[in-house]
Amino acid sequence: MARIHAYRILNQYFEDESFLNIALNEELKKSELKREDKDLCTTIVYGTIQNLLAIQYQLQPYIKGKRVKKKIKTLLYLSLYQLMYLDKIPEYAVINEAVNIAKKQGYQTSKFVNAVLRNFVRNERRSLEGLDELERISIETSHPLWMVKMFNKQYGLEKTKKICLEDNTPPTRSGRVNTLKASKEELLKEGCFKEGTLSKDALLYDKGNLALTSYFKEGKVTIQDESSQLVARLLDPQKTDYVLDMCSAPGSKTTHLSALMENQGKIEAYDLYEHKVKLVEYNLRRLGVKNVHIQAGDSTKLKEVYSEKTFDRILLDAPCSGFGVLKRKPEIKYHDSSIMDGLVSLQELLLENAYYLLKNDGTMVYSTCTINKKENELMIQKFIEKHPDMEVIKQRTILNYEYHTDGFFMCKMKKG
Ligand SMILES: C[S@@+](CC[C@H](N)C(=O)[O-])C[C@H]1O[C@@H](n2cnc3c(N)ncnc32)[C@H](O)[C@@H]1O
Repeated sequence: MARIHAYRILNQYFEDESFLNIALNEELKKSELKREDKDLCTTIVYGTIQNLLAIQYQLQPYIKGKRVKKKIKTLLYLSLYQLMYLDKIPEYAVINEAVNIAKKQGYQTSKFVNAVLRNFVRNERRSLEGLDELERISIETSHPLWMVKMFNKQYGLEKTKKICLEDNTPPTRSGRVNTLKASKEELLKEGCFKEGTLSKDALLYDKGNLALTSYFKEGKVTIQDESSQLVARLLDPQKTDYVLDMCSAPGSKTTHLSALMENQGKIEAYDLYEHKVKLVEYNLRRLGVKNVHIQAGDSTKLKEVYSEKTFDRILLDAPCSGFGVLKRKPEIKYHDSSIMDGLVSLQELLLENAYYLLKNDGTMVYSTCTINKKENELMIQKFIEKHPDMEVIKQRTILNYEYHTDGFFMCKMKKG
C-alpha cells in the first residue's frame, strides 16, 4: 500500500513540480495507512528524489530508444530506488508491486515494467568509468552537474565532495528551547533531550517526531535547525529595541528574537504571503510571544511604509536558493539554475530597504540558508562597496558537514 501512495505523490511532484513535503502531507492525510507504512512511503518518496540522478543513470540502458510514459518512468524510479538502496525489502516484493501498479496502464505496460525490473536485478550495475571527477560526484550523489561545478568553483573539490555526500544523509531533528515558557536546564532534566553541538539554545530529540510531543504543543520547544538558531543571537536584540524582521515566515527566528528580548520591546514582522503569515500567527500563539506585530506585506516596499532610520535592529533572513537545506528539501537540487538570478536582484532590493530603515548606530543581520557565494559573501561585498558607512562586524558560513546541520550564511553589520 505504501508504494501506491508513493507513486501518486511522485507523479504529482513530476507533474507540477510542487514541493515534495506538501504533496506528501496532502496524500498521507487522505490515506488510512498505518504509521509504519506512512514511514515507508516517506522514505521511498524522499529517497527517490534524493537519489534521482543515480537512479536515472542506472535505468538509462534499459529504456534507451524506447518511448516510456512519464508515469511509468516514475514507477521505475521508485522501484529502482528500493532495489538499489532498501536492502530490507525483498526484490520480488518490489517487482510484484510495481507490476500490479503498471497493470492499470494495460497488459503491455506491465509486461514492460516486469522485464525492465527483472533484467535490472539480474545484471551488474552500470559502471561510472569514463566519467571525470565532477561528473562522478554528480551521478553518485545525485546533484546536477552545474551545481557540482558551482560548488567546486566556490569551495574546491574536497569540500564539494563532503557537501554533496552530507546532503544525502538524514537530517538531524533539532529543537530550540523557548525561554518564554521553559528553561533548557529544566528540559534536559526530563531525560529525553540532549545538548546540541552548535547552538546553546538547542535541544536534540531522537525519540521520534518532536512536533507530536507535549513539549512542542505546550510551546516549551520549537523545531529549528541548529545553524538557523545562531542568527537571532547574532543580531543580539535588546529589551528596549524597535526591531524589524523583514521575511518572517514560518517565524522560527521571529520567535527566537522575541525570547531573547523576553517579550519586551517591539518587533515588526513581515512576510509576502498571507497563508504564511497565518503560520507565524500560530507559532506566536503556541510559543506565548506578545511583542510581535506580524503582517502580510512586500518588504521590498517598506521604504514607503516607514521613515528613514526607524529601526534599532533589522533581520533580513532572505529568500534564497536553499542550497544549504538539500538534506531536507532534495527537490531543490533540480530547480532551474536560472532562478538564482531573480533571487539575487530580490535580495539586493531587500537589502536596500534594510539600509534605508536602519538607524545610525543600528545593527542588521543578513542571513540565508544557501551556500552560494553570489547570494552571500559577494552580495555583502557589493552592498558594503555601495554603502561605505556600513561595517561588517561578523560574517560566518556554516557548511552542512561541519556540524551535520543545515548550511547557513549570516553577516552582522553596523551603520556608522
Ligand atoms: C528564508 S524564509 C524566512 C524564514 C524565517 N525567517 C524563519 O526563520 O522562520 C524567506 C521568507 O521570505 C518570504 N518572502 C519572499 N519575498 C518576500 C518579500 N518581497 N517580502 C517579504 N517576504 C518575502 C518568503 O515567503 C519566505 O517565507
